[in-house]
Amino acid sequence: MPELVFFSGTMDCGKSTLALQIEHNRSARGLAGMIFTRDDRAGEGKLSSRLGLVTDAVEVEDGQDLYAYLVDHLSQGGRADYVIADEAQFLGPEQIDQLARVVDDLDIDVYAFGITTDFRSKLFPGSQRLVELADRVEVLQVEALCWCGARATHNARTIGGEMVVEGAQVVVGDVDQSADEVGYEVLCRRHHRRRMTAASARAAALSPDVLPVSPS
Ligand SMILES: Nc1ncnc2c1ncn2[C@@H]1O[C@H](COP(=O)(O)OP(=O)(O)O)[C@@H](O)[C@H]1O
Ligand SMILES: Cc1cn([C@H]2C[C@H](O)[C@@H](COP(=O)(O)O)O2)c(=O)[nH]c1=O
Repeated sequence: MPELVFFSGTMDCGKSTLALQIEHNRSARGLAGMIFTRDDRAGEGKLSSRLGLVTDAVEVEDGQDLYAYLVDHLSQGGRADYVIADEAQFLGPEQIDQLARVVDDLDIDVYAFGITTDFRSKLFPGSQRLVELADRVEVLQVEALCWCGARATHNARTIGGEMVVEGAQVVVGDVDQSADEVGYEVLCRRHHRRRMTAASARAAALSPDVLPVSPS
């Protein structure tokens, strides 16, 4: 039975790498995939991983009907044995419904990849719809780690290393940005709740308040 699978996790946990591996293994066996993405850091119409791999993809637009796009593609003689949708958190809820229809009405597997929650730990609308509709939600096995060593479960947005909680839900960016730039850092829940990033933890450790007092 074809499935709608949502591979979810924090930023930087290997989602795009897995998407590219699924694509590689299927295309190596002569299958043809339809690859959708939206706002990948590598630019328009690209699906990229931090391991350096990249492939061309269809850049999804606001309000684009993904089911109609597939039907159109197939009726013009194109092939689509499976569908990959990366950065699926940026898709609209109605586009997730269209992907579910691709599975049910066209009998095509759909593999969606995305982060579940934003920098305020609120669900992205597209991810919420995926959780509601997916046949399976898969958490990636290689865990991203918080600076404290615990499994990272949350995404923090940072400016100059400090966590911020105000701003637009969508700001394309990366982890390990240099100071002053808007960036992201993955944290465990405890440190996300305390707004404690690697930089603020380092600063706290160096603060005179916590330096050992010399005996003299
Ligand atoms: N230099 C490296 N050597 C080995 N693995 C790396 C390296 N750089 C990144 N990675 C791996 O790639 C993962 C990020 O992959 P990516 O597919 O870009 O993540 P996502 O799409 O989830 O944001 C990291 O968690 C890490 O496991
Ligand atoms: C938490 C959060 C992230 N984003 C953006 C930042 C990146 O461009 C993508 C996630 O990409 P990845 O391949 O999973 O690293 O999402 C955002 O716009 N808003 C947020 O709150």
